[in-house]
Amino acid sequence: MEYISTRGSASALDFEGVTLAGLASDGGLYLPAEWPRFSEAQIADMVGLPYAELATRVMWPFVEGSLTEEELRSLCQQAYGRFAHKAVTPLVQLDERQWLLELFHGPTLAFKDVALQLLGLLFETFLSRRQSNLTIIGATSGDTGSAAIDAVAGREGVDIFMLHPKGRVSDVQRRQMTTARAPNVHNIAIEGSFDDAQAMVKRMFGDADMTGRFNIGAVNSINWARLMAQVVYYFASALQLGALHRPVAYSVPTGNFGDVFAGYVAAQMGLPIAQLVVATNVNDILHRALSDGDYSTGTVTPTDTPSMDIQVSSNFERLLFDCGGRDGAAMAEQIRSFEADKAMQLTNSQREGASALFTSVRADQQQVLQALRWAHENAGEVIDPHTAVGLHAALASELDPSIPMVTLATAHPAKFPDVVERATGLRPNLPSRVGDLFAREEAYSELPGKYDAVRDFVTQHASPAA
Ligand SMILES: Cc1ncc(COP(=O)(O)O)c(C=O)c1O
Ligand SMILES: N[C@@H](CCOP(=O)(O)O)C(=O)O
Repeated sequence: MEYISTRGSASALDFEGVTLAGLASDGGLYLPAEWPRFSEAQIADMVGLPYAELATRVMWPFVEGSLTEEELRSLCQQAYGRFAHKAVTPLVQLDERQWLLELFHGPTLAFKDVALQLLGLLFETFLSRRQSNLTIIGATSGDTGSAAIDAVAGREGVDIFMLHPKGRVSDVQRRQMTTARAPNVHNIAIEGSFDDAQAMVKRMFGDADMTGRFNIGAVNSINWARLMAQVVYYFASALQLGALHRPVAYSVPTGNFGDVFAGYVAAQMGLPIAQLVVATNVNDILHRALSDGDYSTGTVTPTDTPSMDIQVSSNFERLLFDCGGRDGAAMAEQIRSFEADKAMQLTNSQREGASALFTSVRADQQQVLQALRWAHENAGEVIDPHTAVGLHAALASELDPSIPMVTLATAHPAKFPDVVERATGLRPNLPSRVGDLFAREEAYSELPGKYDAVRDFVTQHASPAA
């Protein structure tokens, strides 16, 4: 499989190349040169497979040429063997139409584990093959950071520098990152928002001095391998709901547009998806873009769903590129004008392309609390507030009610106990697999929200390119 950049001027790479590169050298994001498509017979053959085997079948077209099928199978067995539920991503029924897809049974209790457990193993495989090393620079609003650190802590040849916005992640999220005591893990709390942290990460990929001295890599969903692994649970859930004979719809709590873009990829590969509902909190740039074509940033408002307090949504560029005719030069120009004006209008073809599959709903703080209560009172389920954003949108959907609606349950409720307790009166307990999180000592550095400060910190602590 060959991968191309959304901005058209970086060289095409194979799967191993894009996994280690993270962001393309022209600032764009990598996508497969064309979407692989399964026949109905191939999809029918996937029904009932154990998760690791299904993952091997779904991801094989993307990795062919960089791994053997047996190598991929072995990595999937290792990655998904660490999950606390045999089904890895089980479905739970809420009522006749509504379902939850529980994505939080991995080691750090959020959907990020599904991709990052695999990505840690992919890094190890490719780096040992090349006898090389990687300096990972990441930005997190809480969940990517803990999942990435769990996936790479103590691994040979990898240093990880994870930026989180100071005071804007939950205590559980922060502790999951800052109590991981491995010499290759560097946590940095920066002044500012997740968007500020993400902008610094992207800037480092374009800093020739840094890329000349270090092999910079990514664990955020700018890295194609992240999205690829997330495609699998759309197949797993849709097939369980009889997708070969009827379509399925998804409501996806959205921030960086990675998780919902994975649903779009599943649809391109032949999975019958009727609709993807982009569910946002009040930081609603994606809702405005999909409903009015207006992609303009404002100030980030801190909410009860901190992991989705994002305005500049990385993976939206992948959708705009794909729906807008895959014109890299035009995409580069559109992003240049967005960066200058902090605003852009979607083109007609981008709007029409997106509206074929996507719709969007925005949830305010009260609606999030109501959805949390609805799940508890009507289905006996305690859900996390991000999932509640998705559930609010799912309940608001006007789609044909005979189509099953699956809300992605993106985090365990115990990651956000205060909000859950406020809504339901119940304080969820942390599962035993996270151990003595509140007894462990924390370690992290604090830096101003300035690129130079972060760059100097990385320069002092990272291993030079090998
Ligand atoms: C719990 C949770 N839900 C939803 C999201 C949004 O996912 P995405 O950024 O892939 O849209 C995130 C973070 O990204 C998250 O941590
Ligand atoms: N909500 C995310 C933000 C980063 O998103 P990513 O999917 O691009 O890594 C987080 O938890 O950090």
